[in-house]
Amino acid sequence: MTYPLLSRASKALSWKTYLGLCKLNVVGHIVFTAIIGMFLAVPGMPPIATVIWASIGIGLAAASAAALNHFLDRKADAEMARTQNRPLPKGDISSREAVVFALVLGGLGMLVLITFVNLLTAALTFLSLIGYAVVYTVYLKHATPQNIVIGGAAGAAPPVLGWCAITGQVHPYALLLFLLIYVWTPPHFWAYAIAKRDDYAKVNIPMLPVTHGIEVTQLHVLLYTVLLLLVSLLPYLTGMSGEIYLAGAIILGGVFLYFAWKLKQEASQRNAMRTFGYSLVYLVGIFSFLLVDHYVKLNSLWE
Ligand code: HEM
Ligand SMILES: CC(C)=CCC/C(C)=C/CC/C(C)=C/COP(=O)(O)OP(=O)(O)O
Repeated sequence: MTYPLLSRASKALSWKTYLGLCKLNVVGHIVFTAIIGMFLAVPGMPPIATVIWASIGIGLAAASAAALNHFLDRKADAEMARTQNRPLPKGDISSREAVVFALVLGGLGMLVLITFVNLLTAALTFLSLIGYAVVYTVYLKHATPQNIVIGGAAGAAPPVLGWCAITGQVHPYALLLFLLIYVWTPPHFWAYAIAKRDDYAKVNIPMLPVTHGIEVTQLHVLLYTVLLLLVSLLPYLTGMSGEIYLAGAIILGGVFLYFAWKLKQEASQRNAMRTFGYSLVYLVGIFSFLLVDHYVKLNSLWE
């Protein structure tokens, strides 16, 4: 009598397990920054079908990279409190199933980009996938405390991918968006790594707080946040964005600086996780300001 109920429960669980491999929150943010890149690439509205196909293709590729990262890191993940409840360490899914799933997602993503977007976007997305899933996860993460600085290039690529999806080209303005995420990544991650230092030390992953200590990392978070505030002025200084963006960049950057400064004063778990949490608010905020500014500027051109 209970069989149908049981089988339904296990089916729901298996979908959740597959989704658990995809780092949905991260992929959501990645697709968001890619979409803003698409909207900034042209005056007026970009072709909506391309926006949809490119978002699907980039999202599938990023989810594939995330699933491969889960597979490749499964042993270290089983040892760390922060990751031991992931699907592979918990035994909810086999390594083989996870790899097949990742390859299917990656293959579908590439197919969508090649068929409905353009070859350059597909090639750059593939490079980002390999950059994160292989170069960062297999090599950099275990080799150097600069792992996330070098590997950050993969995470910073999405707005360039979005821009390229619409225009077929990599415009210098798209590279400014790349630079923004690239410089944002160290304070985003090192704040988190301060809070999770002991976990990383336990599995010998050479994150900055493990290799150089908390104080050096606090200073790095602060210095990169200052650099981020300076880099965030470039869209205004180069004429890409206007005053609305500038105001947003200064306010959002000022608040980031406040969090980084508090973290520099005291490296408590609370300060570290608040700085990490704010980094996500900052990212969404600054890209939203870029978009709003773009359309306000366009509208004022028609007046
Ligand atoms: C190499 C570059 C990056 C590194 C090393 C990194 C590292 C991390 C780590 C370790 C976490 C915590 C994961 C967890 O709690 O399970 C995290 C969370 C997060 N990261 Fe990053 N990140 C990078 C780039 C990015 C980029 C480019 C984005 C977005 C465009 C992003 C968005 C997020 C989000 C949304 C979360 C919260 C995840 C959640 O709570 O589920 N990250 N990141
Ligand atoms: C467009 C495209 C294909 C982009 C791929 C880029 C991508 C998925 C970046 C994700 C960045 C990220 C969550 C890094 C953390 O990895 P980690 O291994 O240090 O974190 P973990 O230990 O929590 O798994």
